[in-house]
Amino acid sequence: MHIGSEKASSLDLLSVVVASLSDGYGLDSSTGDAFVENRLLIIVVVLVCCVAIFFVWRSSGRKPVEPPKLLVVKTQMDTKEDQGKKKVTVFFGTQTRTAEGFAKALAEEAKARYPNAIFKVKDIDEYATEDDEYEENLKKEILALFFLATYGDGEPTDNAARFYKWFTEGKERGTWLENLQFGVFSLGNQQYEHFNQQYEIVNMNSAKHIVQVGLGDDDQGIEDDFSAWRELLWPELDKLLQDENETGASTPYIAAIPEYRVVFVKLE
Ligand SMILES: Cc1cc2nc3c(=O)[nH]c(=O)nc-3n(C[C@H](O)[C@H](O)[C@H](O)COP(=O)(O)O)c2cc1C
Repeated sequence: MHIGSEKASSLDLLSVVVASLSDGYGLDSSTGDAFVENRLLIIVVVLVCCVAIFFVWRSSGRKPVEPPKLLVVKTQMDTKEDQGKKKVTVFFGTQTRTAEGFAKALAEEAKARYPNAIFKVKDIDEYATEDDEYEENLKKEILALFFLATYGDGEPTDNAARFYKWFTEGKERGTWLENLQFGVFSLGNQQYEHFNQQYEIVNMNSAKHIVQVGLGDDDQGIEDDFSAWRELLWPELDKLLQDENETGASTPYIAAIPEYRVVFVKLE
């Protein structure tokens, strides 16, 4: 049996096994028919085993292993405590987390101001696992705040790209966001040609602005822009979220980005 320099095929392997068996085990031919039958049976069994092993080896080596499916909890149930409270969703589209920082800082301050409302901060990508869920979920929103950074040539951030594509391609959806009231703080840098372009996407539907768009300029002082926008936002949120007898509680503002924080040091 010749096995060439190339990789031996499975047939070569079988032939070697068969040949070695048919060469015998050093017994002479006088052992009779029964022995011949046994040898044939052994050969057949060995052949079947080899073929089976070959197929198992082939399938185990090539079959792509499917990753375990993630368990996605689609909707978060409101706790008993949350029931009856007004809900505000704070979305962020970010690349280097400034928008996320602002979203979280605003939500924290708002929680203290409006104890009868619930503020939930959401990564805009994680808000919907399937595109259809964007519509399904957004229809349930009454009040939302968007913090959206602009990248590239007026492009969305990576985590907002799917939402952006779905939202801008859906002009035929008509006036489906009419129940939604919203505010936008946009993050950009005026050195770029397409300054703060991202906020325009949320202007395209029938949702109503509660406050003018905040244009954050990273080239000048985006933290100041954010502070100024917040001052415009609070009176509008007061109207929407405060009960009649409540007065707005002013809370100390903690800068969202540590590098902008002012620290007062008592000199000795
Ligand atoms: C690579 C790059 C591209 C950018 N492109 C734009 C742009 O086209 N338009 C704009 O207004 N700002 C642009 N910016 C500025 C960012 O939007 C700005 O720094 C923003 O505060 C970043 O927010 P983030 O930290 O939440 O991602 C760009 C910044 C970088 C680093």
